[in-house]
Amino acid sequence: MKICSAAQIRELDAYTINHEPISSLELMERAAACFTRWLIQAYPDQQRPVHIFCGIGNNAGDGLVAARLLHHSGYDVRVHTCRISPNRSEDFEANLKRLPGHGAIGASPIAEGDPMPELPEEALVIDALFGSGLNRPVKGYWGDLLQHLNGLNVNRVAIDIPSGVYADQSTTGVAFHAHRTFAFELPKLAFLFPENAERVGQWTVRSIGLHPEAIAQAETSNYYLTEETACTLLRPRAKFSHKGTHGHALLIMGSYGKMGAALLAARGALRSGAGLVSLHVPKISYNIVQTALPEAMVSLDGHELQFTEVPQLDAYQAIGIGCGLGQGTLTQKALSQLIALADQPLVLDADALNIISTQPDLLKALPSQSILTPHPKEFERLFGPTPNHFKRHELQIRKAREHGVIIVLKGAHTSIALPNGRSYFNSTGNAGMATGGSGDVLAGIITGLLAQGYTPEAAALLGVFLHGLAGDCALQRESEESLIAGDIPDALGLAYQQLRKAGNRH
Ligand SMILES: NC(=O)C1=CN([C@@H]2O[C@H](COP(=O)(O)OP(=O)(O)OC[C@H]3O[C@@H](n4cnc5c(N)ncnc54)[C@H](O)[C@@H]3O)[C@@H](O)[C@H]2O)[C@@H](O)CC1
Ligand SMILES: [K+]
Repeated sequence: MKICSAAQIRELDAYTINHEPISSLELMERAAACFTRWLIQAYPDQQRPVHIFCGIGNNAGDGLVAARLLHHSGYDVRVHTCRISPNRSEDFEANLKRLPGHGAIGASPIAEGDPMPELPEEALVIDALFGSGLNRPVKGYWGDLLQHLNGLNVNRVAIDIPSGVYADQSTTGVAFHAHRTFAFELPKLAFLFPENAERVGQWTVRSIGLHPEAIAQAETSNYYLTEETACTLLRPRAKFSHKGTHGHALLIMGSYGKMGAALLAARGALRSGAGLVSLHVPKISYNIVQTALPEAMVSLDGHELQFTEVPQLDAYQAIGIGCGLGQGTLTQKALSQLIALADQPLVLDADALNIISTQPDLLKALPSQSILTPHPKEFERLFGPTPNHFKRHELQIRKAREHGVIIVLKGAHTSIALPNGRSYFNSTGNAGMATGGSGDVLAGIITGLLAQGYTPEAAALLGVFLHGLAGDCALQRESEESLIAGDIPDALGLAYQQLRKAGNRH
C-alpha cells in the first residue's frame, strides 16, 4: 500500500473528482459516510453525547456530514463550529446548510477568546478542526482549545488525521491527542513514527474509492507492507525437496555469557524453513548448543570464549552475524575478515553493527545487498543522530542507497529501506514483542529465508512481516506482558499458515 504526501493526496482527490467523475461534495459525502459507518461500529452506544469540533476546511466538512449521518442514526450530536477564519471551504458551507434545523443538532459557534467548552465526561469528541490541509503549526487560542480537549476525560477520535499533526513532516505546534484516528484511503507517514504515537492513537485506514489509476500513478518511495504484498513474496515448498534444497544458514553468534541470543536466532532460522542451520560458537558453548538445539549443527571456533576465526564459507548460502557476539579485539578482527571474504550478502545485527559503527570502513566493504538490522540506538551509532523520526527515515533511505545495503530499522512499525530508495513500513507485530531476544529471532528468520534462496529484498520484507505476524499469533496463547522472544519462533508455523491462506485469497 502506498504512503502519499499531503500534496499527493490532494492530487488523488482532484483526479478522482475529474475522472470518476464525482463532485467534490459527493466525494466528501462518501468519505464521511465511510467514517460514520466505522464510528458506529466502534462506538455503538447512542446514549453517549457526540461533540464534533469543526474548523473551516474540508476536514470540517467531513465533520458536518458525520454530524448529520450520526443524527439520522439516532445519536445525540452537537457541533462546535470554530471560527478560525472567515474563509470557509465551499463544501463546508454547503454541508452547514444541510444540517437538520430546528435544534435537532445543537450548534455552538466558538470564536477566539471564548471560554473553553465544557463537555460531559462520557462524551465522544470528534476532531474535524484541521485535516491534511494543515499549513502551519497550531498555536494561540486554537492550540489552547486542542490542549483543553486533550485534558478532558473523554474519548477522542480524529477524522483523517489529528488536528495539528502534519501528514508528512515532524509536528511542531500543538496537536489533538486522538485515542483513535480514522484515515481516508492511505495511511499517512506521520502515523508510523513513535513521535506521533500519543497524537494518532490506534489508527484505521479505509478506502473511500479514490481513483485506482491515480493511486497507481502516484510516485512515492514509501510503502506500507500489508498481508496483500507479503503473501506474494511467499514461495511454495516443493514436494520432492530435501534438506539440501532449502539452503544452509550459518549463524556466527554468541559469546561467553551471551549464548541465549545465538540460540534464539538459530530457532528463528530453523523455523523459517532453512534446510540446515549451523551455529558458529566459541568452544565453551559446544554443550549448550548441542543440548538446547538438537536440530542445529555446530561450527566450533578455536577460542574458548568468543568469535575469532572465520570458518570455511563455501557451504553456506546465507550468513548471519552479531547476536550476543561481543566486541572484543579478536572478534573485531574476525568480523573484518569475514566481511572481506564473504561473497554472499550478510545479515548483520547487534554487536556486528556496534563494531561497524566504530570502523566505518567496514560499512563500505560490505557485500552488496547485505541486510543490517539495527534498533534505534544501533542506528544512531551507525549513522548519527537526527532531530526527528522523519529526518531519521530520510537518513535511513539515503544510507541504504549510498551503501547498496538493506537497512531494517526495528520499531513498532519496522521500516525496511532498500538500495533502490524504496522503503516499507511493517504492519504486523505488537507491543509484547518489545522484549529481549525478539531482534535475535528476526536476524535468524531473515538469514534462514536468505539461505532458502529468497532475494535479500524478499528475505528482509518477508522476514520482518512474518516475525511480526508470529508475534501476533503468539498472542493467541500469551498476553503482551507474558510474551517472550522464544514464543516468536514457536508461532512461526501459524504465521506461515495464515500468510499462505491469504495468498490463496488474494
Ligand atoms: N474532495 C476532497 O478534497 C476531499 C477531502 N477530504 C477531507 O478534506 C481534508 C483536507 O481539506 P482541506 O484541504 O480543506 O484542509 P483542512 O480541512 O485541513 O483545512 C485547511 C484550512 O485551514 C487553514 N489552516 C491550516 N492550518 C492552519 C493553522 N495552523 N491555523 C489556522 N488555520 C489553518 C488553511 O488555511 C485552510 O483554510 C482531508 O483531511 C479530508 O478530511 C475528504 O472529504 C475526502 C475528499
Ligand atoms: K482532524
